[in-house]
Amino acid sequence: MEKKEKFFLEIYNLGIIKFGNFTLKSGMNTPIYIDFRPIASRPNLLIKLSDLLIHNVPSYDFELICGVPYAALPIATTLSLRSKIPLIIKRKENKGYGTKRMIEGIYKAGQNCLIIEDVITSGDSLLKTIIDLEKEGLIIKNIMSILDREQGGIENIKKKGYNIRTLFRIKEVFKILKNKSFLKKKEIHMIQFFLKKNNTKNIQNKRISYEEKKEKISHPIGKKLIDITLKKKTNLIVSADLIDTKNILKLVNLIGDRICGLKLHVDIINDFSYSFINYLKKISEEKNFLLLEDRKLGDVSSTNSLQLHYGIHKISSWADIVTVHLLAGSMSIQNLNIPSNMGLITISEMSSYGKLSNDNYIRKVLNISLKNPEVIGTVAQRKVDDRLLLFTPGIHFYKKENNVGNRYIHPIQAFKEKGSDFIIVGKAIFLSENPKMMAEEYRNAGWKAYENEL
Ligand SMILES: O=P(O)(O)OC[C@H]1O[C@H](OP(=O)(O)OP(=O)(O)O)[C@H](O)[C@@H]1O
Ligand SMILES: O=C(O)c1cc(=O)[nH]c(=O)[nH]1
Repeated sequence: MEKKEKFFLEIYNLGIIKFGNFTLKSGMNTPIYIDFRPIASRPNLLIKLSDLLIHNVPSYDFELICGVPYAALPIATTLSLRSKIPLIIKRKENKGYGTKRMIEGIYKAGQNCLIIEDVITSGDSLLKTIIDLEKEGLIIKNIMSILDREQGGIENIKKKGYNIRTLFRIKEVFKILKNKSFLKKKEIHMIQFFLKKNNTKNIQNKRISYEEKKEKISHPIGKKLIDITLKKKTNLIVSADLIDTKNILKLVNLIGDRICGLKLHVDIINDFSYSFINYLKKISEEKNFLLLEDRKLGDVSSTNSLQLHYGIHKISSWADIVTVHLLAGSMSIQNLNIPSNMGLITISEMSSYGKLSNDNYIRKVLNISLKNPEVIGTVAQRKVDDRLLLFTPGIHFYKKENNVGNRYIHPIQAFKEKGSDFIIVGKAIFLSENPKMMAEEYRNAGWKAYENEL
């Protein structure tokens, strides 16, 4: 038996293949989860694994070793100890204190670094590590992974020009286990289901169309937003951060035909009144766009409910959509008693510099969003499950950042890199000398960026 095959059967006994219902880092659901983490507690197996990896690296000209955090860290460390090649450590997040470095250890720009990954699904975690190492001037010539789930990740990395090898491929591993009769009938069925579902490579790269998305969205307001988008061929939402009603109405009359949504902060309007909101509602119906109140509720359910229904703004009486933070947990958006034609957008991840949300928080918000039927979508800086609409603020053609922490991306980046469904543009339109023309330009750019990803 080949050494590598023998090794796999050895680690299989540690329970590294798990069958059940799992959500992956990329948000995908899967019946199979590969978990190499228990190997860290078996020094002999760690040594065997690192020796196998080192024998499969295509060239030995690397001067540093780095693991993709966290699962690959003990493996990269063992490899470093065995080969005597120095280890550097990549953090998942900047600590925000101390040296605030993302890469720890001793290295200098120009050095060649070998990256170790445990499992590759989309390749996004690996890419994040590559980007952070390259920011430090390090050169990435070789990447080794233990297992490729054959879901497009390796191809994504190769397409970007990197040299990557994997010890195992998932189909090969299933074959080994089946031949050795290691699998139960139920497990074989789960594997067959997994393979059938994942037989299209690069699912990560393709986005689904608005029509397909509409089928996956259950909330009527989510469906309505998509209908408007398709009818008007616009995914542009304009953020009207203006402090008087006259200027908001003036802007809306100029851009109303070009947008699918208007985002407001009603609490900044000096002369807010019901006649204003009634008039705005009338225009939104005539010109066919939705009203989003960016209230960012963030309290417990009872307070959120009061803020939605009472006070001078009575948001629930006119807004089609309201934004919410989930800092207070999943129950904070239960029992809000909102009308059935009003939807919620959760804030999973802001676009600002120094935002406090980490991967764990973001994933939890996304999970809660998927489970609550009143949530139509979310604000995030990453691809999310197709059952959520993804809203991307911080859009600007030219600006990258300002001096108060806002960060901006181009509509192309929003659709290509973040998998956006709707772009939210503010200052670039309402501060421009010609808001009508700018709205048209952003509308065209957003639509083209969407079509290019299909
Ligand atoms: O190719 P991708 O779609 O990025 O998914 C694969 C990544 O997911 C896991 O990391 P995760 O951060 O979930 O867990 P960890 O902290 O235990 O490594 C795994 O260890 C890979 O690094
Ligand atoms: O994609 C993931 O998050 C993932 C898949 C897998 O099989 N194992 C793992 O650790 N992560």
